Amino acid sequence: MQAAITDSISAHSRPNPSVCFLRLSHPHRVRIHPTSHRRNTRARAMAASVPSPQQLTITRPDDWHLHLRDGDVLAAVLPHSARHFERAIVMPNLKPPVTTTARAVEYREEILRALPPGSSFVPLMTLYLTDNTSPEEIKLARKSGVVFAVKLYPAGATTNSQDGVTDIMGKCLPVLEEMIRQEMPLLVHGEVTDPHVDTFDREKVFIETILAPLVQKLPELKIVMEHITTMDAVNFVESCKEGHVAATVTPQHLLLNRNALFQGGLQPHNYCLPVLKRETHRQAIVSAVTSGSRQYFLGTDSAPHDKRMKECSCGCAGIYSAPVALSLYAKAFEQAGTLDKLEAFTSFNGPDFYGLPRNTSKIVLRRSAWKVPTTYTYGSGVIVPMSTGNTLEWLPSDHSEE
Ligand SMILES: NC(=O)N[C@@H](CC(=O)O)C(=O)O
Repeated sequence: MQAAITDSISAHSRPNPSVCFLRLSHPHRVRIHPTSHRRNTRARAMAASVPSPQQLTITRPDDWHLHLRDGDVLAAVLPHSARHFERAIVMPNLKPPVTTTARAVEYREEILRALPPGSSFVPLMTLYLTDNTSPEEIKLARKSGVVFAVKLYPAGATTNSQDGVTDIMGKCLPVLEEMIRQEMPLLVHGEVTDPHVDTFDREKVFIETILAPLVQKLPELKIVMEHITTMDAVNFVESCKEGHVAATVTPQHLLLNRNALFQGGLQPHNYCLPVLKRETHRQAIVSAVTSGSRQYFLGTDSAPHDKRMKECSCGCAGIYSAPVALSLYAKAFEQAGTLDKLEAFTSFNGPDFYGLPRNTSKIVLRRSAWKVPTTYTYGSGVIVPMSTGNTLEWLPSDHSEE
């Protein structure tokens, strides 16, 4: 079966943007149109007729949306990401937020110092957009060579977003125009903050009232809609030009629907923002991501919070997925019968969108049951991971293979 997987990998290198081919170990070729929602049916049927692989060898993945925090939490969580991922887009929502290139450079140094010896992990830094960010700061960011994107948090939308943007069109236009000139992508937390808008509709309303007008006004701006959760986001991304608008997808939004928040009682460790949505939305995201479309790539949104901050009367939003993410993505693609599409999602579409080289080393995932620890300890507390205490099927190796 290894041959089949290797075969499908070679079929993925530099895919044609409009049409992709699924190549299995036998000589069939299936033509799949990325935008069709019926696109996976035949591919799934064919994949189902092929015995399940025991091992997958894929190009080492990157994580295009990661919260590493700082201090002793950083020291505890960084090895989990560095073990499986070569690079990561590091979110800037620290306290205080990373709003300047100078601070991003310092934060990067802090991350590099916290890496396990011998690790080749590369943090790709981001700036936190505020109403006061200047076009000059964007030039500095590009010049630094270590800042790769700017993050839009609508003020009040999520963890440490209080310094975020209050009016993107009114306050940030000159900055966005400079970002186009510097080819610096805008990473978007796509939720409105109006308390009158139902929590489950905040992504949809954001698309209608903010994102669509923004894309209309600045079609050349590269945008990543982060951690998409709805069919509306899928439809929006697919209505946009490939190479200009893309989306990251988390393991939780591929595997869980909103029932997971209430299963047998309130489940704070399944609470993140944007919040999990109903099953039809989950299915739309799975279908989009496993279609072979190049507009979607891996972004865990792994967001560690101390257990005490999750299990309390006003619990924090964020799911800690770094140690389990790769196993969970493999599970989602296997459930969809599209394991052959996993590598493009984990390892090709992200760097292609950012204009960065694809990684050259490989990682092996073995079909070998492993039990997720219930907690991870750090200096002053513990962090509960996604799938805490569960047994997962795909075990990624801790080292790369050349
Ligand atoms: N996803 C989350 O629920 N939380 C993130 C912030 C974010 O990306 O929204 C965090 O920093 O904790």
